[in-house]
Amino acid sequence: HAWGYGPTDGPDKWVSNFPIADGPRQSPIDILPGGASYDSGLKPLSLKYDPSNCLEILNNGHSFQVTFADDSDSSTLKEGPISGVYRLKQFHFHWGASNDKGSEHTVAGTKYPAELHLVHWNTKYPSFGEAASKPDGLAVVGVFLKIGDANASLQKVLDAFNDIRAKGKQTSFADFDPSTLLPGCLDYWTYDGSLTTPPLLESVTWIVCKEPISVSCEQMAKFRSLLFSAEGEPECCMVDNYRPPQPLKGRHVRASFQ
Ligand SMILES: NS(=O)(=O)c1nc2c(F)c(F)c(F)c(F)c2s1
Ligand SMILES: [Zn+2]
Repeated sequence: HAWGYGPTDGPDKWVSNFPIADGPRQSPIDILPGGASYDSGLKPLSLKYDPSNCLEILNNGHSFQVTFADDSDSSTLKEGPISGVYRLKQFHFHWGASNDKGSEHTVAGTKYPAELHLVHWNTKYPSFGEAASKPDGLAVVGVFLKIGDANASLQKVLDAFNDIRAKGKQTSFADFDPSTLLPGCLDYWTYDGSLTTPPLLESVTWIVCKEPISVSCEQMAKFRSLLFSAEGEPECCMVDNYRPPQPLKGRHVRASFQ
């Protein structure tokens, strides 16, 4: 099931191999702040990450991801809208060919140049793979990136790009604390959704931070230097690897803030 983001294999074509693409709880969505209801029962997010769990960085042909050891509860997400303990598995990004697009979620139609996803799985299940098929299996924290000052923490990730330029390349990446990529304020919107790439499984509690983090123009150019293509294939720049917003289909978005 080869899928991508191009005219012949992109988001509009995914439904033919992944019919859930037209399902009732697909992601991303356009978040309308006026349409979200403040829920005083929502707790603050409790994110605790151990940098020593950081293993490697890889170009998977759709994005790049930083993978974490998830064999213990040392890098976890708790509280917020979820119950129980969710372990960090990986983080990755989505971005555009230009600064006017790139995020998957949008806010009242506003697109950000990129979006960070921190992917966690519910430890009531034995593994990520098991959790990914359960309605409460995954929790993904989304953080918008907006053009501004260079982001020193992000730069550490970008400095590893020379080793992972092509699809399938990976390299060791150690001692990185993903909490340094979080905004100062952890106010969030939350709703029930899905993976935003095939297999599009409807197993994600989405937690989208209201406050963006900064990224410089030069850093965005570095994102765009990665390739969708493997070594030896015609070079294809990794850009516009985002799925557009999907129908809300009656879902409610809750806000942790007033
Ligand atoms: N963009 S996303 O919704 O955060 C997201 N999608 C996927 C996905 F499709 C996978 F197959 C997978 F193994 C993941 F870990 C994620 S994480
Ligand atoms: Zn993602």
